[in-house]
Amino acid sequence: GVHSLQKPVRKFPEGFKFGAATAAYQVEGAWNEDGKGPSIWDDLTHTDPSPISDGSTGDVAADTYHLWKSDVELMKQLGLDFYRFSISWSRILPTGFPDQINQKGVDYYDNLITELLKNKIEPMVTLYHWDLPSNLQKLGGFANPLIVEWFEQYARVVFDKFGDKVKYWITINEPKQICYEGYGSTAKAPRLNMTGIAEYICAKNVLLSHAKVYHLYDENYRYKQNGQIGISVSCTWYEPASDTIEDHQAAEDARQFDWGQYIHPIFSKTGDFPLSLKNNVRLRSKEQGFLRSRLPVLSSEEIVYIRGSSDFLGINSYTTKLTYRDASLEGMYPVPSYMDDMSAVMVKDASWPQAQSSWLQSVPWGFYKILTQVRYLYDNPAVWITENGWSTSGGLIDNDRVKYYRTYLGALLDAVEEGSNIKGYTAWSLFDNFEWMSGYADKFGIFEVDFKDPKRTRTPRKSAHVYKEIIRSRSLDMNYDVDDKTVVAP
Ligand SMILES: O=S(=O)(O)CCCN1CCN(CCO[C@@H]2O[C@H](CO)[C@@H](O)[C@H](O)[C@H]2O)CC1
Repeated sequence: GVHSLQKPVRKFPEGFKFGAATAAYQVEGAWNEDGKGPSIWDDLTHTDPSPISDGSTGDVAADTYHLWKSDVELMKQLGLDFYRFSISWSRILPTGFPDQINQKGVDYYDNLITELLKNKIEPMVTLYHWDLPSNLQKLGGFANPLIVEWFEQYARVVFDKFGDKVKYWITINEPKQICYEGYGSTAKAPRLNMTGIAEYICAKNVLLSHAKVYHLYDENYRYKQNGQIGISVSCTWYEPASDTIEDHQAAEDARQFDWGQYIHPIFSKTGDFPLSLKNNVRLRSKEQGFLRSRLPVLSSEEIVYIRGSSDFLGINSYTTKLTYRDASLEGMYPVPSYMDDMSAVMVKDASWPQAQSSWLQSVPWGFYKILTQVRYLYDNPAVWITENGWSTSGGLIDNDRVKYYRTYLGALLDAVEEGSNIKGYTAWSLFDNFEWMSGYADKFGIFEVDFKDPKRTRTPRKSAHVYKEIIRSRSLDMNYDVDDKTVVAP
């Protein structure tokens, strides 16, 4: 037959939406400006000596607090359908409580939302993206059951102020990162490191906080504001390292511990934590002399309250790990600990392309598997990919990021063509930003940000040009190429 030089052009479904995402602490700056109160990330980055790899802070970051108007212009040029960003709780409620509402903080978000709508870009707002008001952490944060009330009161203020304009809400970003990395280790604020104990207490309170705000919206706001509200869960794919029963079981346990812990209670028919999580933690707790499981029980009322509490599932998915279970596990993890409860070893395959971030490798088939598994396990829920992206050390000709986006979008289309109900896709991130403990070393932006320039100049990378064409054509065209010269000297 004739070998066409043309690679096939793949169309995205009718109505499929494209966006880009950021988060308040990572991009806004103005950490103490115009009445904003401190958050746990302000506290963490102001620790001396700094635990951040490059010693940086989010004090200024990408300075979107001052540059939001021209940023919306950039989004318009890109052709974004929506922009996902988060609201800083302590910018709206400086003490964490609703007795003091910071009007200048409200104005900032109102201006941004209004500007987005003026440019026909839908705001997709995350209520909580890790920056808890310092006061609330002093009171225990997500280890205190009262967080459920505090989160609901904050959400009530936000829905009252912005709900007439915002139609897409995400209650909480990545509950596992909040609980496991923030309460069960030192990888994220507040770095409690009470592994095996605090992350499970946090998990229950995060789920109840999410459900409380879902029901608040569903019962008090939806009828007049007609929005959608969901949660974003971090989903890494865990593949058995070999075909042994042990490795299959290890991979399955890793999936249930990583994302089943949060998706199963909300999206499964039965609700509650996944069985493997409950069994593993209960058995280990008993062995260790605890008089009850370290995983808090969800009562039947709580199970019902959490089950079904989401209009869509937000999936943040970046990478895959090979997973195995063998004798080498002995003594590998602290006891008690979440990792010991899971009792699995996760490794990367040396053949996988490696990003600047140590945990990030490009494995498109793993993305396909997570999307397919979610379709099977949870009866094909409405899904938004609320984060997916690649980190580099910098530079404008980011061919590896272009390849990552194209191959992951190809995997997404494979899942969609087999029936996955995926509504849209969000590139993480619109801008280079404060990448938590890695500071500004790991760059995720399709726009480069010059952090040495007080003006924080934004420059579109090659990936921004490619993403713009994907959005314009609503298709994945591997024949399309960008002339590097047009990127470097725009
Ligand atoms: O430990 S392993 O290697 O065996 C597998 C775990 C990999 N995780 C996946 C989720 N990632 C957090 C993602 O975090 C998300 O993604 C962005 C980039 O990090 C952040 O900037 C966003 O704020 C956050 O929402 C942390 C690492």
